[in-house]
Amino acid sequence: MNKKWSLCDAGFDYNVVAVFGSQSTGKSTLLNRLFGTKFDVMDEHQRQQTTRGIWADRGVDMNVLILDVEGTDGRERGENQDFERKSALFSLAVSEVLIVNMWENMVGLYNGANMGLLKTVLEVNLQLFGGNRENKTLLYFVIRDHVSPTPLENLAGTLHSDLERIWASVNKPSELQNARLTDYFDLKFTSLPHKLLQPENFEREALELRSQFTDRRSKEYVFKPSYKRRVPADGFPHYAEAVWDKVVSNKDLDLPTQQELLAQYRCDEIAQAALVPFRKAIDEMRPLVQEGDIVPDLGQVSQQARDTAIEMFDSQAARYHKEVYRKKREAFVQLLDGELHAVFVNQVKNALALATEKFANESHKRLEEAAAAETEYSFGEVVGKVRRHVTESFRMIVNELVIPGGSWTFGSELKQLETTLDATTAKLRLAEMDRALAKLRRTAKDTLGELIEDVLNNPDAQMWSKIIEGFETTNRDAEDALQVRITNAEITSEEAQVGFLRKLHTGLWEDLVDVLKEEVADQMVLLKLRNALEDKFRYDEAGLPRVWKPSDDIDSQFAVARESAQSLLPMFSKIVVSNDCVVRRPGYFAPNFELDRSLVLISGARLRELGKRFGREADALYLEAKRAMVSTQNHVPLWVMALLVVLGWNEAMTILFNPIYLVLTALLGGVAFIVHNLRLWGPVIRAANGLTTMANDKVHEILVEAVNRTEPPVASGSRQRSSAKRKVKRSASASASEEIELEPLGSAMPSPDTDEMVY
Ligand SMILES: Nc1nc2c(ncn2[C@@H]2O[C@H](COP(=O)(O)OP(=O)(O)OP(=O)(O)O)[C@@H](O)[C@H]2O)c(=O)[nH]1
Repeated sequence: MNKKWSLCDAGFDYNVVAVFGSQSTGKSTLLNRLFGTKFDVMDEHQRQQTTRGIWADRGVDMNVLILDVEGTDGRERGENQDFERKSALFSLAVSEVLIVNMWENMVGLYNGANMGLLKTVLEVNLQLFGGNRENKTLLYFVIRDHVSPTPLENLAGTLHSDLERIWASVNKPSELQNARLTDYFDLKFTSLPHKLLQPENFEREALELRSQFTDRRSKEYVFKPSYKRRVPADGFPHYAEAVWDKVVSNKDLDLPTQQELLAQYRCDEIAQAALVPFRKAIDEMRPLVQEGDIVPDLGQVSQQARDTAIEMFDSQAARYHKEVYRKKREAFVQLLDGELHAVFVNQVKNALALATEKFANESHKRLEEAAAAETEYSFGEVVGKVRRHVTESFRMIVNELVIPGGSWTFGSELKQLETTLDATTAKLRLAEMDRALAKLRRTAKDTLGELIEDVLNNPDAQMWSKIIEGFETTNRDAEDALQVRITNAEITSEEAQVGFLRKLHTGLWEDLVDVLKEEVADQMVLLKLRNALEDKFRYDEAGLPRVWKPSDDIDSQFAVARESAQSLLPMFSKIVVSNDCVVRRPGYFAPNFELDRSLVLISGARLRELGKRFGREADALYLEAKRAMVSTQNHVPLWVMALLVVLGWNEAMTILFNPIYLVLTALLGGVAFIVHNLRLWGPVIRAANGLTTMANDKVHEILVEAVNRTEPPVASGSRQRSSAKRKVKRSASASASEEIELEPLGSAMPSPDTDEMVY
């Protein structure tokens, strides 16, 4: 249909004609004349059957399919009848016009082969179209070799009455008892002259007959719409194959069912073909969308691909069984929409993610900018503006995907966006409040820090009430500022408002405790105690530094000052909060906050340790004071000075009046002065020690040398050994000169026993 005859795209614009008749009655010759085909024609000298089975060809320059059916008496009796029935069934199922070819001399031979054939045709017609009288078939009788003077009308009349007789004899189902032959068939008759005897007439009339199959304007045109089998050209091969399968397998050939089946098959095929360009278009965009991109014009491109695919489907499938086509179209559109929807959902998901991210980032940025600008701003306005913008962008992306005729909307996605934006707004609001809280706390902490430092450096009994008072004032200021923030951030829920206030209270209190803990860190608290001790011990009531006199009662003064300073330590160790203080109110702090626990600044063990350390520092101060007092007492008495002058007068004069002594004394004094001023006494003493050691060693060596020289020469070996021994001992004892022992001279006599022992 496609390759050889190029009829696939013909739709319903083609016709099918079949030729029936006895063997060698010139059927092929006739078809070749009528349609320009080239069916094999029997060689006149051999007279053998040429057509076996059913052959098909397309008429030249016309959309007509011709079936050349094997002659009806071409086979053995039993086989012949079976094939005749099968070929009749097939031909009637597919053809609009059935040419019955017969010799003139066969007309009226009621019991001849033709009559058997006609009976078969009428019977199978009932089987095929019994209940359906809409699809008629044209039975076109072509009487060949019309050489007798009997007019065609008579011949036609004879054939007609033969047919009626056959029709009457055909077994009909009870509901079709009254059915007439003409309910199913139109009858047409023509004759042709003898081909051999009247060749010119034959050719002319054959040409005239051809025009009945080709000239649509002719009133004799044989292909009437009522004969159409409603099988589109592209479905013909499948239809013909399915019909033949049924015929061959002797199964009931139900044409409506066949046409439905064909419609289903073809609709599926057409849908598959239409899906190819559609999927190609969508597959280009799918990966992008799956990677998280937002593909511009996705809806437009998809709609175009969808419309093209539906158009392709409609253009071919609409010719098939209406109901099947309708259902298949529905399924096809659903399939397209399903594939599109999957891509669209991805795109919407991406748009949703983008909108959420953009909303969060942009809002955060703008809020930070507004906060940094230090001007009043409304959280709702800043965030609302961004929200309107992202929602609009999201709607644009989503609306672009709403295809006319598409079975989806994105209402739920829009709702989802609203929900997500609500959640993000809540987070932004929290962050905004956290930022506000942090800022309020920073300001409050600075104020509290100054106050606490001031109060703790001058501790007194009202110390804690001053601090708590300061805290309450700072807290009130912060609460007012927070209230403004809460209004700006559009926090209407009372519960949330209370929550933020509690968070502020807790944070401020924690900051206060932090500052206090810094102030009572070990070194800081010791410093404070020491200052307090010094204030009392080293300065008098007028604030002047004390100079201790022997008459002063330094011990009791010290005891009082120390006790006073030590009494501060327990004060520093715990915050004292009165019962009517605001922090004692229930619900003031965040739940689970333990106020009493936070009041302790210095634990018991640390307190004891600090007490000890302070005690040591205080003792040092006490000793220093004592020393200062002793040093003031240690003056050299005047009479001692006078005695020194008297006794040393001569020596002083000797030095003064001797230039050498004087210069030496001046030199030594100068050197001592320089060394003292440069603080070089340490190195000088070390150098002097070194020199002494070296001098010692030298003297020692000289003495050993002297002893060796005074020993008699006889004992030279022994002396040498003894000397060696001494050297060994000397070297073993390294530089410790005091360990060197000199052996008595008498024991230096040679002694073989001791030699070895010595070494
Ligand atoms: N007398 C006569 N002979 C014809 C006519 N047309 C064809 N023939 C001859 O009849 C013989 C059979 O012609 P075909 O066209 O092969 O006949 P057919 O019915 O197709 O034969 P099968 O296919 O074998 O059944 C050939 O030798 C033709 O030349 C005709 O109109 N009159």
